Amino acid sequence: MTQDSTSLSQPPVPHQPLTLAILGAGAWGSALAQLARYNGHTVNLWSRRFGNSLEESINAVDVLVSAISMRGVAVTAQQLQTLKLPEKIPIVTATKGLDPDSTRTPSQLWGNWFPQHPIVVLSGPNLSAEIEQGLPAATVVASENLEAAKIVQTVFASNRFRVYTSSDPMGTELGGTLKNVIAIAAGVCDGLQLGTNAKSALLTRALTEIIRIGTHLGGKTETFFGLSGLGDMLTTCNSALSRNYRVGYGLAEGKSLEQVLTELGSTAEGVNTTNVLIEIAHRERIPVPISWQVYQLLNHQITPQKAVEALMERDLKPEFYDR
Ligand SMILES: NC(=O)c1ccc[n+]([C@@H]2O[C@H](COP(=O)([O-])OP(=O)(O)OC[C@H]3O[C@@H](n4cnc5c(N)ncnc54)[C@H](O)[C@@H]3O)[C@@H](O)[C@H]2O)c1
Ligand SMILES: O=P(O)(O)OC[C@H](O)CO
Repeated sequence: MTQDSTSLSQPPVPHQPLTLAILGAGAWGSALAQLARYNGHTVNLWSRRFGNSLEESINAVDVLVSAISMRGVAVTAQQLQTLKLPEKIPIVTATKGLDPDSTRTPSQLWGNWFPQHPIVVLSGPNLSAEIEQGLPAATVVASENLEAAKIVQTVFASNRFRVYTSSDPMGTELGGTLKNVIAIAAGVCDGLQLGTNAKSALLTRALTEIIRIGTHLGGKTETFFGLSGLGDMLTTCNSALSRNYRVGYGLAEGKSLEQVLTELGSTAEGVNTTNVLIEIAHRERIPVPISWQVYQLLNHQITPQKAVEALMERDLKPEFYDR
C-alpha cells in the first residue's frame, strides 16, 4: 500500500497526553470528552449542576473547550474571567448559536473576553449520538492561529473522528449555526411530506441564503461548501437525531412550539438563532426568504402550509445573477 504523499509534508504532531477542561456536560460536551479520552487525554468535564467547581476544572489545563449552549456562554465566560485561566491556552468553542444581546457569534464573544488566548472554532456534521456510538465522522477546527488549530486537531483526531484545519473561523462557525434554521425548515418539509424535489430545492436555495449572509458577516464562500457548511446542513436536515429538524417536523404535525420544545427536553439552538438572524438581516438589509418563513412560523405568525405557499409564490427571478 502506498503512503498518502500529503501526509509526508505535514508537520510532526504532538501526541503527548494533555489535560482538557470541557465546559458543558450536555450531549456535545460528553461526546467531545469521549473523543479526547479515546486519545488518552485527561478531561475535566464541567457541569454547572454537579461535580468539581469551575475553578477546579480549569486548574492547569492545556486546552479549554466550551460546549455550552448559547444561553450559557456569556454567564460562564463572565465567571471564568474572575478565575485564573492558564496563560495563552487555546479556547475551543463548539457552540452553534448567536448571542441574542450582541448578535455576535460565540467565537467573537470569547475573543473579546479573552484576547490573550487563541480562539478555535470546532464545527462539522457531528450528531453526538452517532459519535458516542463510535461511528466515523469528520469535523473542522478553524482559527486565525493555525498552530492552535493544529493542536486541537491532534487532540481530537482518531481513526473514528477525522479533523480538518481551516483558517476561516467565521465561515466555519456560521455554517454550523445558520444550518440550524434550515434544519427547522427541512423538518417542516418532511413533516408535510412535500417530497424529494421540494427538499432538494429547499436545501439548495438555503445554501445560497447561508452563503449570502455568511459572506456578508465575514466567512469565505468556499467554507460554506465544506464540512461545516454543506456537510453539516446535509446531516442536520436529513436526520431525526437532529433536534432542530425535530422542531420543524413537530410544527408540521400541528404541535405548538412550546409542546415540541417540552417533548425535546434539550437544546434546539435554531429557535434562538432564527430570531437573532432576522434581526441581523433586517439591520444589514440581507434578503433571507427561507429564514424569514421559519421566523414567522416560530413566532406564530404563519402556518407551515402558508410558509410553503409564500416561498413558492415569490417573484420570479434568475437562479444566479450575472456578476
Ligand atoms: N448535540 C450535538 O449533536 C451537537 C453537535 C455539535 C454542536 N452542538 C452544539 O453544542 C451546544 C450544546 O449542545 P448540547 O447538545 O450539548 O446541548 P445540551 O442541552 O445537551 O447541553 C447544554 C449544556 O449547556 C449547559 N448550559 C446551558 N445553560 C447554561 C448556563 N446558563 N450556564 C452554564 N451552563 C449552561 C448545560 O448545563 C449543558 O451542559 C449547542 O450550541 C449545540 O448546537 C451540539
Ligand atoms: O441536534 P441538532 O439539531 O442541534 O444538531 C446537532 C449538530 O449540530 C449536528 O451537526
